[in-house]
Amino acid sequence: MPTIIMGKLASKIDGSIRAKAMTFLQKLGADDTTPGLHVEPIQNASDSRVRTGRVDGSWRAVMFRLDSGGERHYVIHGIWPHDDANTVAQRVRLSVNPINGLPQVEEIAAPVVPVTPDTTPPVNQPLFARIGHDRGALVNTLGLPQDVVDQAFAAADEDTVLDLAQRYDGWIGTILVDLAAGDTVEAIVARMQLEKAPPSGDTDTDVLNSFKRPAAALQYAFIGDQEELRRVIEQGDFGAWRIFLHPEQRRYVERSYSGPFRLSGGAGTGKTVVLIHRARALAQRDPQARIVLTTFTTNLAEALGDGLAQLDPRVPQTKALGQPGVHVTGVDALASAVLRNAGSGLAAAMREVLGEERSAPIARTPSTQWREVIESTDTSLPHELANEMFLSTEYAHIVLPNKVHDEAGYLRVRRPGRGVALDRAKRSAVWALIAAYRAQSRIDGKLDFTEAAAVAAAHLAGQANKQADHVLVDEGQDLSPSHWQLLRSLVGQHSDDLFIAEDTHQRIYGTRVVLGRYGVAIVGRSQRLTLNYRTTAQNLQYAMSIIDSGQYVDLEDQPEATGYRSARTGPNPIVESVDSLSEELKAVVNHVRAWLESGDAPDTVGVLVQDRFHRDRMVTALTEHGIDARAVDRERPPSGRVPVMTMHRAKGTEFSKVVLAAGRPSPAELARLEALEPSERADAELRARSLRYVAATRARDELVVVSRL
Ligand SMILES: Nc1ncnc2c1ncn2[C@@H]1O[C@H](COP(=O)(O)OP(=O)(O)OP(=O)(O)O)[C@@H](O)[C@H]1O
Repeated sequence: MPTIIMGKLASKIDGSIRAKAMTFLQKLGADDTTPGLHVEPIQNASDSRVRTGRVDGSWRAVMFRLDSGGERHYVIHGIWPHDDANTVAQRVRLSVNPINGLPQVEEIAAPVVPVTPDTTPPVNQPLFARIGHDRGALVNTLGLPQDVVDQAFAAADEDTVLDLAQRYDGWIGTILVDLAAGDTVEAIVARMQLEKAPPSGDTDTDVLNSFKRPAAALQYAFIGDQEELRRVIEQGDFGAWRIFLHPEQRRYVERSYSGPFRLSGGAGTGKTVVLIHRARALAQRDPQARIVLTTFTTNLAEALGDGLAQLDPRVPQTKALGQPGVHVTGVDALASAVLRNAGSGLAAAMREVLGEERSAPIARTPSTQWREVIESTDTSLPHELANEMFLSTEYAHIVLPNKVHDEAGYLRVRRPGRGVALDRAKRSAVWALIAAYRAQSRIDGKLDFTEAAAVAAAHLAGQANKQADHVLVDEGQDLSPSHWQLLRSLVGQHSDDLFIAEDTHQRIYGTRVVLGRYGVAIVGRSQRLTLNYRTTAQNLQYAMSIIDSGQYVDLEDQPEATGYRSARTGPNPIVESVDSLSEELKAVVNHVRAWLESGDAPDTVGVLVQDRFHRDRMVTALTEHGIDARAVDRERPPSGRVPVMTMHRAKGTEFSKVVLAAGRPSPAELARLEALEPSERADAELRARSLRYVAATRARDELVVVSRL
């Protein structure tokens, strides 16, 4: 039975022919001599391995046949109308790149498409010369074809190199994008895991081996079974993430780490994709393994679960903690599950964390309780300390993780990472408010979210039998200290215990955390993804400008790096200023209408706004203009309608086109910010920037920003 190796180009099959292509490839994979397939060599072919096959009366597949060790493989190059297929088949040649050993398909007789000549007189040297790239190294170390290097060296700027990269799917295009971003040859060799080519490179066995190299997975996939074939064909380009992983992504999916591992990377660099693939890989490695895949909110967890089901419906997703399979859950829901499972056995953990018990630990304290306590207590503290933000952060970052029970404990506790110093009198006054908060919760019998996670952590820490073998975390930047303590005590300290994906630039909830303080020791096990798959270079540049001057520090207390690149280009974002709410609504309606009229599907267009109030107004405005729009809250975005959601809710989503109406902070919000202690105000402003960065990076192709003067 021949094995199918699917090329990325070939997976983008014309919709009209998809069903027939599926039948053709299924039959080919079962028996290539099946009558009707007409698998034939072609006259005057540049490569004797080329075969064409009959998909139907007018379409043919172009393939390469490889025979090695008694087994047959077909590399599917593409499917074209009959005459085009014959032309392609005559021209293409498959070889092993003599430098890096990767598969390379060249079109022999095709004229080289020149890079669009730049008619303006050159102001600067071409990009690669400016960066200082060495032509020789590009050819002799990276293995780029000479003609590609010549074109790249002629390109004036980054956009022209990206245009060139888009013409070369796979490793050549990816290397060009990295070079345009200024990466060194050595960095690219390491990231792409390039190795020296074998001495002889022309036998079928050598060619077959070239497809097994890590960087070949960018462009080619060995299709395991019919089910996988069906999913590749049905999903086309949208399903690329499931099949064609970057060698770097694949390494993070497959490698074993001796302890907690942190994968950082900007929006759209494929962190979630790595997590989902890794969850599957761990489940396949050991079907008895209990894997927890978790993230900040329930909505995000649902999206992770959907992604895992799309990747591989055979991976068991278990609803219960502690069962074999993948348990996908929001981190607060996880804490509640631990508390529920513990039943009456929670008393010791509550006493350990709070110094007292609660009668209804499953119920949650309302978020308004800090405000009520401040308003009803006569405090000597200044406004910048007697506010919800300061107190809730102090409670979550200092009091709970250190298990402080009383004023004496609070007077002694170290407060690393808190911007504001407190003298003894202030500490006493702060404790008085915390004590009042706790007294109210005791009456109600409830725990707040951070208390629940802290109690769950203490409960698990006291148990010898752990409830998970592997914990995978998405959106790590948003988790609180108690969340980390919970996750740490959920899984024992062993290899592949915790795998954390995060992006400091996307922290939109809570205050910065340093993992090492809560028992999660990364110590050198940390890597960063830099290639953005989602966003065009133009939108990425705009999004990066939002966070450029911010001071961001990561989970290991180090300055966060940037340097992201995109392999796709598109139009520049449109930034439009308006001076009233009605102008804002009108501008959004006009953009959305124009997109819909030009044929965009309503659910591929997203409208993002600052809060629920604006969301509902926006839906009304769109609906009044005949646009079928829907406010999205906790539910999944609807199909067939334009989704309107807050920027917070938009985390984890993506749309082809996005209009972002970021609005303006209300006078009440400005007054609230003004009253904060300076370091907390700075952090709140950083989060506000991050929120706009998150929102701007939801757009795959086009972005419109409507801002209020
Ligand atoms: N190897 C790949 N090939 C093709 N597409 C990919 C690949 N990896 C990721 N993508 C696509 O890039 C987009 C972003 O991926 P993903 O959501 O994993 O990024 P992320 O880093 O988690 O982003 P964010 O931080 O914004 O949530 C998705 O559309 C995903 O399908």
